[in-house]
Amino acid sequence: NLSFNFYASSCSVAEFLVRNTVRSATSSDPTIPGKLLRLFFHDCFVQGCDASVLIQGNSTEKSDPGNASLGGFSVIDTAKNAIENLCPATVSCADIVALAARDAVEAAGGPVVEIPTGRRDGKESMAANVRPNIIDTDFTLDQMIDAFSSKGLSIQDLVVLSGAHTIGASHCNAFNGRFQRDSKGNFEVIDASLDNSYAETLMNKCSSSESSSLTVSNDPETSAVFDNQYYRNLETHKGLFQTDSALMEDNRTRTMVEELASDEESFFQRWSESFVKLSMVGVRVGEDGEIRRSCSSVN
Ligand code: HEM
Ligand SMILES: [Ca+2]
Ligand SMILES: [Ca+2]
Repeated sequence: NLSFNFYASSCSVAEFLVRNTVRSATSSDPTIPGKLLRLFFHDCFVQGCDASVLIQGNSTEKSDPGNASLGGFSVIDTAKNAIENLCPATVSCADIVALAARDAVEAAGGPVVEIPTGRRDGKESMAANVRPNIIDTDFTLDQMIDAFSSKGLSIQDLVVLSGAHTIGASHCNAFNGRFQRDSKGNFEVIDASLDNSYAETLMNKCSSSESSSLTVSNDPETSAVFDNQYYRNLETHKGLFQTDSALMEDNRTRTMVEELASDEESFFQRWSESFVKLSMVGVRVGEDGEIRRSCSSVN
């Protein structure tokens, strides 16, 4: 089973090495925390938190278009190399991904969360598993609730973990269906749950020529800080994705959004609980799986 400080005797420096790697990577590239946090989410939702997302090759999860905008892989490799040097074949890539996401939140000013370790690495990774498990930005609230519930996660976990969008950035194609230019070239909002002037700002950014590589901050106010601003943005109709705004449009989730928007302590407390739950989705333990030598390929 998973336990706190699983590597206490086998590799007591493991957590320290991950934290150090995440900190130094973040200080030279502030986009790293968002990447590491999303990488972890995409790992856990596809075949559990087993580092299946890291495997390279034809038709692995990483090669699926649904994972094309993931990043942070080199940070995981750096941490793994540092750990392999001191404790060969001991610490799983699945734990490194989870610890790195945990440390990414801390590096961005969020809460310090203790997570259990002892995850084992999966031995397979299939592109075909990505689409059916990853939530698309056109999902309804019911579809999101179902997707979370299939991983043992509650409506509250959905609202709280969506707070991850308080950091990081996204490409225009994830939200530019929410507005358009009409035939006269005038700006027009399609999704009424989106604030007009925010939508217009987004459209102007996304209509530049390099818009397919361009990214926009998920949180227009404090994009580098892990705070509860995400929920305040939802209240002012500045959720970037339709799936963010949807949390404000339904009674089942609006009350939670309002509570989290008004109380950052409460967000941090709930984040810690939901993050630990996410980190345990579908984990392999004991003799299951393996301890990968290199995170990008099975042994
Ligand atoms: C609930 C449904 C969710 C949907 C529909 C969703 C969708 C997306 C999309 C489309 C992007 C932009 C990717 C890009 O264009 O590069 C994104 C970014 C991001 N998501 Fe989510 N997400 C969801 C939940 C989560 C959860 C639960 C987490 C983590 C716990 C998370 C963490 C992130 C982070 C940190 C980013 C920024 C990535 C970066 O800066 O590179 N998301 N999400
Ligand atoms: Ca996985
Ligand atoms: Ca923020």
